[in-house]
Amino acid sequence: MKEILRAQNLRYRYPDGREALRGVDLSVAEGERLVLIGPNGAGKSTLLLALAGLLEVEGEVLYRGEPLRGLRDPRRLELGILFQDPDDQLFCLTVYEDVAFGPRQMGLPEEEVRRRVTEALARVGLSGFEERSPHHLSFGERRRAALATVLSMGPRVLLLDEPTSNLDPRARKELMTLLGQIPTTQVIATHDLELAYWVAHRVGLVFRGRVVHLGSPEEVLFDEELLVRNGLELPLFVSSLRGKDHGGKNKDSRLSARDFL
Ligand SMILES: Nc1ncnc2c1ncn2[C@@H]1O[C@H](COP(=O)(O)OP(=O)(O)OP(=O)(O)O)[C@@H](O)[C@H]1O
Repeated sequence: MKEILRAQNLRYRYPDGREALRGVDLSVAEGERLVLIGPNGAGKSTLLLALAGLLEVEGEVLYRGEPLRGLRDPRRLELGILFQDPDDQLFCLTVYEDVAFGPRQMGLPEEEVRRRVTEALARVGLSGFEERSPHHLSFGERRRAALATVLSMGPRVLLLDEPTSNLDPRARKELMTLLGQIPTTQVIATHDLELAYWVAHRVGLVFRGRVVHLGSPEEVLFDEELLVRNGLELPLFVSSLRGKDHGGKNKDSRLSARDFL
């Protein structure tokens, strides 16, 4: 598959001296959903920020074969990032204004802005919410509105930080389905291992500032020794499947996991 994004030996230290990325190499194929998992503090969020071109990192982020040239690189607009906290992305008086903000910044004509807002809101299931105040929405609705603000920019890569956190079971499931339906390349950082199992084409294990393992969802999520060695545990749904004697790394067990969700 064609590569769209590549990290080469990325290193990043926060201003207080804490080293968050310690030599990350990663290649993302066009159209794939790559899910990054790892314990608290492993560097997942920092890596997403770096891939979005929002940090002055050592090493290089290549987007479509060319290095991203810092915050002023206009191609950064093709990399849409969903922050963990939707309130970081919603600051206008209405949902419409928030979702229209990016396309307007891009200088698009108002007719095209309207088309994009309508399409993005429909995509996240918020048609009819145009005139609502973002601050009067439920958390789940705010998360989806924040996603619409990213989608309306028409990104070629979506970088999603903990998209299912703080959602109730139904909203979480709906969001998983939604992400599975969006054909855009996605890099998702999460603690939600069921999300990883459900949507990922590949799972990357992040530990102590590095991507230490990449593999298929089954290969990573069913390997207790690998997970424990890198600060995680076997997901409960996998233990549960094993308990029911579904065991292995075959298509049937994947179907069973889907039923379990
Ligand atoms: N703004 C910051 N200033 C200083 N250190 C930071 C900052 N943000 C993160 N860090 C540190 O960088 C390291 C990586 O943090 P990061 O948030 O990227 O990890 P993470 O894998 O996303 O963690 P979590 O799963 O808890 O969100 C941690 O040691 C963290 O304490």
